Amino acid sequence: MSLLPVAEAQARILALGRPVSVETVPLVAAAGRYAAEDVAALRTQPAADLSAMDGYALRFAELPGPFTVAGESAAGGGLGRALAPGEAARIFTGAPVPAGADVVLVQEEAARDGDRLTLNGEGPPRPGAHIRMAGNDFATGHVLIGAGARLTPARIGLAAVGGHGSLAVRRRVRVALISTGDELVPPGAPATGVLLPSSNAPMLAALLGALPVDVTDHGIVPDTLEALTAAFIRAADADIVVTTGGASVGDRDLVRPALAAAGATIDFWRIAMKPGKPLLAGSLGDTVMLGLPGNPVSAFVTATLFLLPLVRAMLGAALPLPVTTRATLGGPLPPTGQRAEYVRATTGPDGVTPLSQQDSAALAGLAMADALIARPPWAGAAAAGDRVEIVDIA
Ligand SMILES: Nc1nc2c(c(=O)[nH]1)N[C@H]1C(S)=C(S)[C@@H](COP(=O)(O)OP(=O)(O)OC[C@H]3O[C@@H](n4cnc5c(N)ncnc54)[C@H](O)[C@@H]3O)O[C@H]1N2
Ligand code: MOO
Repeated sequence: MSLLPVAEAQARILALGRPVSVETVPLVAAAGRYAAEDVAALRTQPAADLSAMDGYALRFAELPGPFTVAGESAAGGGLGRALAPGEAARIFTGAPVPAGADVVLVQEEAARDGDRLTLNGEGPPRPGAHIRMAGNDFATGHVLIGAGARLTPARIGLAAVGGHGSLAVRRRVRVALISTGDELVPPGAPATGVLLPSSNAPMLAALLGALPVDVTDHGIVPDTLEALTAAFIRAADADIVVTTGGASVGDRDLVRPALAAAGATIDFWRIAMKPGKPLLAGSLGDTVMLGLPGNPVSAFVTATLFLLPLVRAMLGAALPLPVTTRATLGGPLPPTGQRAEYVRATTGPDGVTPLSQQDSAALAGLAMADALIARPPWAGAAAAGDRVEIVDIA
């Protein structure tokens, strides 16, 4: 059986989705989204040469003084005139440095007696000390944030100081979740005998909650072709419909036939990955249909590697794929076979250590992990000290 490689499956899933429409929203609402266009500075920062300290603005060459204190420059104001020779201006952090001054003497190193000011300490080391020059952060027209960059808290602050009160972003992506399986009961409901609380939908909703996504949980759908087909048609007003379970080869694994019955096109089914082999992707009109495996760890890992990148791409992210880093392996790993393996692991100061529990149904193991070790197909055995690639899942 030929299985699609992970990278190819990622590329095909990203190709199924289109970026959603652009809207302009206030800065705070833009946090966590992706810039839909380059954000250029509407002003220069600082707009003028500003003091970085509380003290006195004066001429470096005239130190150690004495100086006559000519007036005061406060943030948002200014001295109102240039300094004459022999003069100093009282100045505060963030206030404009008056013309004629080229340095700020911090007040801890100044002695003042009425209007008379003298040096009382080492003084500033060079002209320009304790002055933030106009434009040292950015100048009007500079691209502050590139299109497709995540609007992190620092970038929201940057956009504000750059003169923006709102930003163009893509709208929130709508994701519908469908859980399949007659053994499932809703979380918190009595689960007697062989019934099982459904954990996938709350877990995926929590995972998606880190992105600007509106999640609709369509609940648990019985394992019948009719019920599943109807659920797909009902959910297809979302941008992405995600199912868990019913993706494999059993007689009750009806996601594929129900997708076909709902009129969806299947793009691929089954990938060279462990856990997560039965992943299924397709589309119904403009809606991307993603069938994740039912095993909770498989659902989590495939959501991390395929669903989140798809959401990020539809949100306009320039780099939608998960970030991988390299780390030192803390314990041995067996060789891999035809599937890439994503090994649950914990990270620490000495590297990354695989957990002994690697069952794709075992959530207690997954919940201890803060990283997945990504191993390619047909990799040899690995030993402690080897360098490996990891995906952060903390
Ligand atoms: N003969 C074969 N059997 C299986 C194969 C195969 O290739 N040949 N693949 C295995 C692999 S790998 C996986 S992964 C699973 C995935 O199968 P399905 O996607 O069809 O999932 P289900 O059979 O419906 O469920 C699997 C497992 O997960 C539990 N589950 C399902 N939904 C939830 C939920 N919402 N919350 C918590 N747990 C859930 C379900 O009870 C099952 O225990 O197939 C293998 N079989
Ligand atoms: O792909 Mo399945 O997740 O290996 O158990």
